[in-house]
Amino acid sequence: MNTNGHKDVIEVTDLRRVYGGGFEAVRGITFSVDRGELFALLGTNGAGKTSTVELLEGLAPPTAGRVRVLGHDPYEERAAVRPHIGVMLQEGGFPSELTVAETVRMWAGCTSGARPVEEALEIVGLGKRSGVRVKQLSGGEKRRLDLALALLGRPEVLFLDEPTTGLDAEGRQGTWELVRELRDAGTTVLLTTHYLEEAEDLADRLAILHEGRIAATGTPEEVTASQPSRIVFDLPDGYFLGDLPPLAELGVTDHEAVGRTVRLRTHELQRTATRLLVWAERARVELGGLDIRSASLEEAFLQIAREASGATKAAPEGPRSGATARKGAAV
Ligand SMILES: Nc1ncnc2c1ncn2[C@@H]1O[C@H](COP(=O)(O)OP(=O)(O)OP(=O)(O)O)[C@@H](O)[C@H]1O
Repeated sequence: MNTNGHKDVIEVTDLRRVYGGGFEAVRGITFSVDRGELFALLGTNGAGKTSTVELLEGLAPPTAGRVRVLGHDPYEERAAVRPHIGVMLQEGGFPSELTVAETVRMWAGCTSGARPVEEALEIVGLGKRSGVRVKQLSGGEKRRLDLALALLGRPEVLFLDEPTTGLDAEGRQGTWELVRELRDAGTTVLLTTHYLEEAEDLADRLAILHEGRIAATGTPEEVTASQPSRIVFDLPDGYFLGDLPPLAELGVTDHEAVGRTVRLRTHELQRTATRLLVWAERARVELGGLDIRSASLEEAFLQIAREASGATKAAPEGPRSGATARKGAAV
């Protein structure tokens, strides 16, 4: 199969998934992932991430809409797609009596062009654990074994479903580094995660799912830019809020004062910060506890989820223009 001609390695159009009982877990989502791109699917519990990823992996057919991976339908043309993808599921489930090396060897037997067992284990930092039985591994080590199996066939496309859940901080950093290296070497990666700093750090683009729909999408910077930055400081002794320049003139959209601490929100961080600091300089006062920062992806995520919940309650089946149009990026 010639897989090199496709810029969009993953294409998802108006995808829907309805489970047996009639519950619609995925409600018409559209996105694409370019070759060599790392795309993160984020969302609250039950948002539909795993339901979506399973369709991309060809584990089930969509109820409606279209999925293409490397130009093929992953369910109907499984044989064409499977050799080129690596899958790390949320729950691996290995025979617990086998050793780590035996598990990888068994898997390698079913994988065309598999890496040598030792290489696969070294990559994920399990080189020294090859003789240990799977049941004796820690939760984090089992996740790394999962990752070794996903990487065994040198996949062009890698699906990682919550790859760092259960890992300690060091293990998480190690996995991030490895995923970054794979991406830099040209592997296309689709990642689901609950760790927002993971998405902020790794993702070229991301989508936030909420109740089966895309509530926001774009680069991490685009998604966070939709949220106001904030400036916090203590009013100097003898000064009141009214002594500051008019807040509208500073570009402030929202403010609160608790005791002497003032919190300003702004979509024009540079303008607001500059005017505030020029004012302080001229007044020859110091702004104690000064903290100036852009919104984090976590703040953006929480706000978008809140807005999306509000929109769902207001119009359960209606269009979600308020939540998506603001983000500006194509879905
Ligand atoms: N086999 C199934 N039958 C019926 N409903 C299901 C089935 N699998 C999942 N669901 C429901 O579909 C919705 C989406 O589930 P899904 O596992 O895709 O969410 P998720 O975003 O991956 O959640 P999490 O972050 O908790 O893993 C949930 O409400 C879930 O209860």
